[in-house]
Amino acid sequence: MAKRRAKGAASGGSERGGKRGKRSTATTSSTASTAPSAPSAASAASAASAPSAPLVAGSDGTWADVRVYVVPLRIGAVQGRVLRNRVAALGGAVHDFVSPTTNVIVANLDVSELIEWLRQTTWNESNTPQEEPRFHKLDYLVDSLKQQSPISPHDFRLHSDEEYVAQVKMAKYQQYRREHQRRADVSGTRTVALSVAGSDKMVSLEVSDELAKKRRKKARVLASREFFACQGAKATDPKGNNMLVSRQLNELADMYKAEGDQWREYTTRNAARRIAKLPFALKSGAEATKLPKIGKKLGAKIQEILDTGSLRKLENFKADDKVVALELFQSIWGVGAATARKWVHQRGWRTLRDVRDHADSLTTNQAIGLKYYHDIKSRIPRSEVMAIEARVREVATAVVPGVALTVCGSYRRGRLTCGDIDVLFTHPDDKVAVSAVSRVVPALHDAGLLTHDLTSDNRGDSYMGLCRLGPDSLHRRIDLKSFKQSEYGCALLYFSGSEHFCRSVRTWARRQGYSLSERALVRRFSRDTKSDLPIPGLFTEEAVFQALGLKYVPPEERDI
Ligand SMILES: Nc1ccn([C@H]2C[C@H](O)[C@@H](COP(=O)(O)OP(=O)(O)OP(=O)(O)O)O2)c(=O)n1
Ligand SMILES: [Mn+2]
Repeated sequence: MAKRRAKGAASGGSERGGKRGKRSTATTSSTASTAPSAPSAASAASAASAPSAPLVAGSDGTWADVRVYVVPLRIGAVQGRVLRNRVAALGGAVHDFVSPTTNVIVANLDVSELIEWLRQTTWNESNTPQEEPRFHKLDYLVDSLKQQSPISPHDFRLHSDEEYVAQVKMAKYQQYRREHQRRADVSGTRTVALSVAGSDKMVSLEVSDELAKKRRKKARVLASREFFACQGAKATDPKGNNMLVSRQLNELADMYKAEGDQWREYTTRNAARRIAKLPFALKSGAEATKLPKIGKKLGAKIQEILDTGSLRKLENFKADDKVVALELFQSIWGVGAATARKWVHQRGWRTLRDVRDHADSLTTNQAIGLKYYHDIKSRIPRSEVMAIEARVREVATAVVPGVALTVCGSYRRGRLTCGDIDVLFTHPDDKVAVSAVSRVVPALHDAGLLTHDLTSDNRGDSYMGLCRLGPDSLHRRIDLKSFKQSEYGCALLYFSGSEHFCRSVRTWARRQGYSLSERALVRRFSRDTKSDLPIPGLFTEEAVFQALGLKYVPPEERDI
């Protein structure tokens, strides 16, 4: 781990060397304080003369080259203000939004959320920053301010560089698209094919008649990056090389996931997906770099797979008992990447036995996750979910008359087995609706259905726990959530998944000028609306689809 990070830092530094000059002339964005002049050259020089110092904004120990944006999510307004003021007071620049010159983005999110958020709010194909920004955990700023100078950010990085650079190679892609795209003339097209990063599946959404008419009028070209990617969905791969490359990259992504390296996981999976879909057999790694978001380093890996049929990096990972243990530990409920890393790297644990031997150091939830490890990992037969649903319905309607509940997730999509049970509650009276879960939970305990709580606060509108049909049944994971009726349509859509389907719908929504969340569909600020406008009355999924100009897709058809 340590070694890998150090290496990444070094190569990142040299790669970016050439771009520094350009960046230093472009510090024109809104700042709360004026940064001293020529900071970039100074820091680059100091980093060059002291190789041990990472070539990173502010790493020369001053704030002069720090242009920071604090992502305002999951961080209190007061804390955010204090942090920004302190940075400004120390001579750093504070940006009000992510500008192309922002070089430190601090967030209290995980990297996939952060990227998703930036995509939704800030980035598009034309304004994606030319230079890779640094994503840092909030603690980076907090600790730096404590010490008064920017500290080495490596332990706080939220992602690594490699693929980000590839992301801005859109120009290349445009050319590629011109060469290969089948004409997607929209005048006749009613289906939008959407595919999102991280998966090799495609979602087709049918535009409603009404919208289709409008679109024809506008004769807008639908073809998009995603659309194109999907057009090649029928991969013709006579040599089978594309699938080989794709499979290996997917496995590599699994390893990155185990390590908690979400950025590499995301970009590697993206490459795997794109390659699986290519309508022609890939001949070289260089050719692959013409695809969006595939950079040189991934290109080299692809070349290696094409040359040798395997990937040393992946083999090394697989042979590494640390990585295997990281993967294993994260499959325990309640154990995340950070805990798994601590157990593996600091405590030297490798097996479930090791964890069991130190059970006293586990959190309550982890202890439950470990004790019922095999129960929780077993898939639940559909018939058992049905039986549990019936019990929950019986108890819930008794304690909260008039309550409506829907079991969502894979069950609603018609799967034969499910990983867990996701139940959503609502009620025509908002007050009753939001309190439904907290009233139902004790009753379900009394009924003997709930056995363990995994949420400490039972008064909330959301509950996680274990349940069991009877003494001979396995313990099952169950989630209960309350929503107001006005949120129910969006909530049903969100929690019925599949995750991939929902991401595609959200992508569609965004393009139509909406933002869709688990609670609301909001018409985003525009010259017409003047402010964000939540769409009212979306009690059902049908209403949400309709508002989005889409034909309804039944849950069974969302299992993609
Ligand atoms: N990061 C996430 C997690 C969940 N969901 C949504 C889509 C899922 O379908 C639904 C339920 O999440 P589960 O993890 O329970 O997934 P499923 O029910 O689809 O599958 P499983 O059978 O594994 O429970 O919530 C999502 O959009 N994004
Ligand atoms: Mn589920």
